[in-house]
Amino acid sequence: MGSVGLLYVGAVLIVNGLMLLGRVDARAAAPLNFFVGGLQVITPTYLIFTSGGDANTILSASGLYLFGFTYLYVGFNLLGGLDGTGLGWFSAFVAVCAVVYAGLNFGRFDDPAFGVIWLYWAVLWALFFLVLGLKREELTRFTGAVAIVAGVITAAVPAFMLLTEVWDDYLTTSAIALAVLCVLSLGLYPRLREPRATTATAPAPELREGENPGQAGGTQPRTTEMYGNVAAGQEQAAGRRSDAPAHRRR
Ligand SMILES: NC(N)=O
Repeated sequence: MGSVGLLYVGAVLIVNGLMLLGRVDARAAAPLNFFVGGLQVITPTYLIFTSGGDANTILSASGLYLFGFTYLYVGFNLLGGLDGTGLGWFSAFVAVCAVVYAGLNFGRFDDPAFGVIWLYWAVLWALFFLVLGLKREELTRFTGAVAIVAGVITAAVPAFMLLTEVWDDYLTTSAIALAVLCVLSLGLYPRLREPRATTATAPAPELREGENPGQAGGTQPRTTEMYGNVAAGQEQAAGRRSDAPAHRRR
């Protein structure tokens, strides 16, 4: 049952990654976050209630709430115009827990491939913490790319392998292939990193009151808009006033 949810985790990570890259409108991504967030809360609840008290089943299912709550949190932030700081710090909690689950997969569950997957999720959620919790917006586009890679190689592909029952045949091969691909993906960092904002530089257009970032030119990190805040609302209001279609305003 968790494999079904994992497939749709692939979808939401890809869409959220595209949102971080400025390719998907922030509010348009909210519904999928609610769908998958809801699924990732209902699924572990069902698994735990039907586990018969089996400790490993409960332990495995417990980790799914980390992500269910993340996606619901994203959805509420996007639609409610909330500041992303709370989600950022929750992501730090998720990242630390993900390291623990990685260790459990390498050891207790004897599944090194999922150990690698959990480590990559720890990296991704640590990036969410940096971007949202610490406002390191220069990492936004890199985080988006890592989310897309995660959606494909740590969610959609493993989900299909689990659903077709071939996962257990390739545990070691998958672990090595995943580790190589995950490390290679981190090589996108120099290409996608934005110049870091300092106190000596002006804040990003999204952070300037009443300014439409479309007027500033260039590609800007979409963080504050993506996870909802007052500036995002201002940007969207400004965007609605523009005659240009949404995709042209980016
Ligand atoms: N399982 C995840 N990363 O949603």
